[in-house]
Amino acid sequence: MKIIADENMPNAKALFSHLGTVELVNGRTLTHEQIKDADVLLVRSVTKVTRELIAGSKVRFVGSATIGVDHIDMNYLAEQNVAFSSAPGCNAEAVADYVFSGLSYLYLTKGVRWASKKIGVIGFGNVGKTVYERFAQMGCQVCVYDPLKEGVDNTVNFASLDEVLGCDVISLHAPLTQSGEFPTRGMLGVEELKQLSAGVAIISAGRGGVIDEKALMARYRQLKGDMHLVVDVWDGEPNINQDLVSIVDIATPHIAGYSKQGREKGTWMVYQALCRDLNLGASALARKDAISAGWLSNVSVCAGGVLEEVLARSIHALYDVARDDARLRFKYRENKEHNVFDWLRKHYVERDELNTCLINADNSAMCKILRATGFSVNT
Ligand SMILES: NC(=O)c1ccc[n+]([C@@H]2O[C@H](COP(=O)([O-])OP(=O)(O)OC[C@H]3O[C@@H](n4cnc5c(N)ncnc54)[C@H](O)[C@@H]3O)[C@@H](O)[C@H]2O)c1
Ligand SMILES: O=C(O)[C@H](O)[C@H](O)COP(=O)(O)O
Repeated sequence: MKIIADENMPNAKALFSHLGTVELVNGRTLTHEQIKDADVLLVRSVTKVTRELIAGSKVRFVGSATIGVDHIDMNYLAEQNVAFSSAPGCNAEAVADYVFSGLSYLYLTKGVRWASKKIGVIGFGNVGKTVYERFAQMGCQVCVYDPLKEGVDNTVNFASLDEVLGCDVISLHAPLTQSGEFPTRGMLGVEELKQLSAGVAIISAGRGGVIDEKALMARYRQLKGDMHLVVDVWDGEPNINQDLVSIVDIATPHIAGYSKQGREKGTWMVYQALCRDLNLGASALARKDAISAGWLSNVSVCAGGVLEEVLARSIHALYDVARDDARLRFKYRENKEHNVFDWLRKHYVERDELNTCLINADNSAMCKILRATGFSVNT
């Protein structure tokens, strides 16, 4: 069996080699010619899996080691009886870590107090739910807009889009969709962005294209820059709008989900799915070997003082989003010709998820908050 896999899938050779020959490729530039005699195609979000790519090939299974599936023509695969699996939830914890690292950055650099403010989440899937629950368990006032999930759980504070847009912090986790009852492409356009209040903090880590970037920049100018922006996803990646980069507080190259464990879980989930599809027991690495432990463990925190500061110090010990922003700005200044965006993603400096770090805190209230934030906490 021939397996073509994106070179940015960690552990691909280690996991899949016992099933066939594994060839690693650049997913962004993949062509029909390269995959036509493959049986299995393993991709990430940069490969558009379309009729043009697949038609006339031997491919019978496509796996995407990602949460998002907007790069896959699902209807075509179903029509052709090509099996498909993605990796739902694989990097939900990583994205939630990114959100809290971004907020911590805004507190440390601009004094943005978020914990006692109104927080709105858009999208209540694996990521949005994780983010929502972290805020809720911290005791924050949080609501969520998800028209497709409303009513699924009456303990959740579902709200209208207008209500969420009036919040002080807005965290965006909707997928990119073009059709259906609630398509998301451009869902935050001129009219919606008018509802943003001065001083709002927006974290955009779903998909580029959900916010209309032109409208966002116009609203930023109207509010005279009194807006805090943490942006991980961009319309037209890998060619991102440098004017937008220049006004945002944090600009990162679509790496919110790039924890070491999140990326490893993505490969692992697709591997499991392929083994199921082939009616084979998984026989390569065990899960504990395929997904890394963290680097920091058993850390003691003597916490007191402003909540945002305690959290910022704890979170940034594992992941400070400013390092990814600094790297992006530096690389774009240094090198304008190459595909800087993909280079940064390919050479990402790995980070561990907060849950890999076991914390000992000196009081039970702090234990509760740190657990809510995503850390493992000794009780
Ligand atoms: N930046 C990153 O690195 C990164 C990492 C992981 C996921 N993502 C993106 O985040 C998205 C969400 O991830 P997930 O795991 O929660 O996906 P999911 O499929 O579990 O959930 C998506 C949720 O969005 C809701 N939704 C759909 N249309 C909506 C609309 N118009 N308004 C509000 N909500 C709507 C759905 O009902 C669903 O509950 C993914 O589709 C992916 O594109 C980005
Ligand atoms: O959808 C996802 O899971 C994320 O956006 C994912 O982290 C994107 O990473 P890529 O597949 O582009 O490497």
